[in-house]
Amino acid sequence: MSKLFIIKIGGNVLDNPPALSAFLQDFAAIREPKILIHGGGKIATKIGESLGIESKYVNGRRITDAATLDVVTMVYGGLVNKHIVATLQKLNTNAIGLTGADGNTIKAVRRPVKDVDYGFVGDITPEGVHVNFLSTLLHAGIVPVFAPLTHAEGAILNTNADTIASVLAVALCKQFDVRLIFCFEKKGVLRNVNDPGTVIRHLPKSKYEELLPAGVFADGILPKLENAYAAIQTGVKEVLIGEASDLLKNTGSETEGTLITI
Ligand SMILES: Nc1ncnc2c1ncn2[C@@H]1O[C@H](COP(=O)(O)OP(=O)(O)O)[C@@H](O)[C@H]1O
Ligand SMILES: CC(=O)N[C@@H](CCC(=O)OP(=O)(O)O)C(=O)O
Repeated sequence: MSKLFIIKIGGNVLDNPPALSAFLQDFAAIREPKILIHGGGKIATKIGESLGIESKYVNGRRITDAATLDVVTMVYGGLVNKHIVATLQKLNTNAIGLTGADGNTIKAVRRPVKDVDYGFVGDITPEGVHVNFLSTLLHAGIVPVFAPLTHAEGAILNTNADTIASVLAVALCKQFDVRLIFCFEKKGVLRNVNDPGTVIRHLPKSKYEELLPAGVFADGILPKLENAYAAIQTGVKEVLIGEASDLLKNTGSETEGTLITI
């Protein structure tokens, strides 16, 4: 099976132009087939504010009402995605920007209303991924760049970028030898979030469950870890969480950051 790198880049790096530019140079230098998934939550919040559209959160999650859906469609599917694609083209990487609606690459189900109405949010499973289309692109040497948007019943839906990365990795792991890498601004998963010297190099599920009640993990690292375990438990060969600037080390054999295992 040929190797495939599925790489997620997070909000704090996207919002930092020099860090993003360095990351994209490294991404372009990867020779194996690759897919990039980007977030952009912070940028959507800022641009929404400038348009007078406040971001609303429940349990740390964005409520995507109709006005917010317009903002995230413009910001993720337009501004952020096309900036990345154009930069990659300049770096001689033939990237194609996609939402899940393009080529029917990721079909979702709109999240049902239970206690909270999250609005236009899409829930996804590996069955909703158009694997053959993506593998045709990859075999043609084209690099898919996904915005965190999916679709259902004629509507664009907002979907967490870590979840898209995890679900794509699971969907493609029968055809490729997948390494899923979550890149963000920290050195890896840390024992003390304020101390970069405390990277947990190896985090099996049992150790995660042991550290969780002690409050070691909070905020955005929690859904990232849940998505990482979902991937490793469903057939993805390798899952890493690391710093964006360590990308090239993390595509090699001597990795930095946190290795996620069952
Ligand atoms: N133990 C931890 N290790 C690393 N990050 C942590 C930890 N606990 C909380 N965090 C927070 O989680 C954040 C990552 O989540 P998030 O901001 O959603 O990232 P991204 O946008 O890259 O997906 C980090 O910036 C950090 O502030
Ligand atoms: C439904 C949902 O949570 N959508 C996310 C998509 C963006 C994202 O995941 O961005 P980061 O990776 O930068 O956090 C949101 O709108 O915040």
